[in-house]
Amino acid sequence: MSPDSRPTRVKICGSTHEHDVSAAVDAGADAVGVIADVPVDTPREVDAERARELLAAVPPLVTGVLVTMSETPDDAIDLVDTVEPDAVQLHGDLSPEAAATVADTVSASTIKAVDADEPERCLAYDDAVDALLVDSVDAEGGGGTGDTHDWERTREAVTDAESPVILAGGLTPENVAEAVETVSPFGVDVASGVERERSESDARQGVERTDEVERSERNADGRKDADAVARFVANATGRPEVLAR
Ligand SMILES: O=C(O)c1ccccc1N[C@@H]1O[C@H](COP(=O)(O)O)[C@@H](O)[C@H]1O
Repeated sequence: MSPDSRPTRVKICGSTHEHDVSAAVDAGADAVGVIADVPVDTPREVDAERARELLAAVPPLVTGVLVTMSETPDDAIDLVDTVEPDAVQLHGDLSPEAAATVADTVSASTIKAVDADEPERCLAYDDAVDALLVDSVDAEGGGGTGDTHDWERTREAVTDAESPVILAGGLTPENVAEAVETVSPFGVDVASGVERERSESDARQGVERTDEVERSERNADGRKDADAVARFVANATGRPEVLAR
């Protein structure tokens, strides 16, 4: 629950299997995300046809979100036509004009992700899209980093935004209540923070610590941990935890 008593919406992102969709829906999530057409190496990416299948498994009253880093408005529009999501979340470099072109063309709602290093950029997209998302992104503009950012700065930067603001980046069942208390966002979004952990023995030894190495070590396979999903939703919303079936 946000400090002003508005219920905080929760998106569980990066489903790669129907079990991940069920874990989110059963826990009471408001939205389920699938990731397609991203140039970063992530265990959560699926192809367009699989994204369509997974979102078809999202029941009515829960929002199915396509997350993409399409490089042009036409690419994003074509992908939305194929996947048929309820909402599309645009990461990457699309300008406010390009994002507006997508928003004006597709029937899906449009969310623009903005780098948490420059949360003030949100305001440039405020009139162009339906919602804004502040995320800790890597050098290529990809999310799923598992890194938190300066929540106080984000809160100040989005104060004047008219659009709903979604907070993402390194959220976990353990820190999401504090994040909601600090930023009072419309919603929160998580990917790696509710996934099964990779065992220590699987971690690559003696390899240079690049973004890509750390990204692949953080998650075994991008699959969701149903208990962690349930705790995340409960701690974000203040509702009692729905026990995993
Ligand atoms: O999750 C990914 O791998 C990803 C790749 C490219 C673009 C966006 C991606 N994910 C988005 O980032 C947020 C935050 O991720 P995390 O919780 O820090 O792991 C995630 O919810 C997606 O919306």
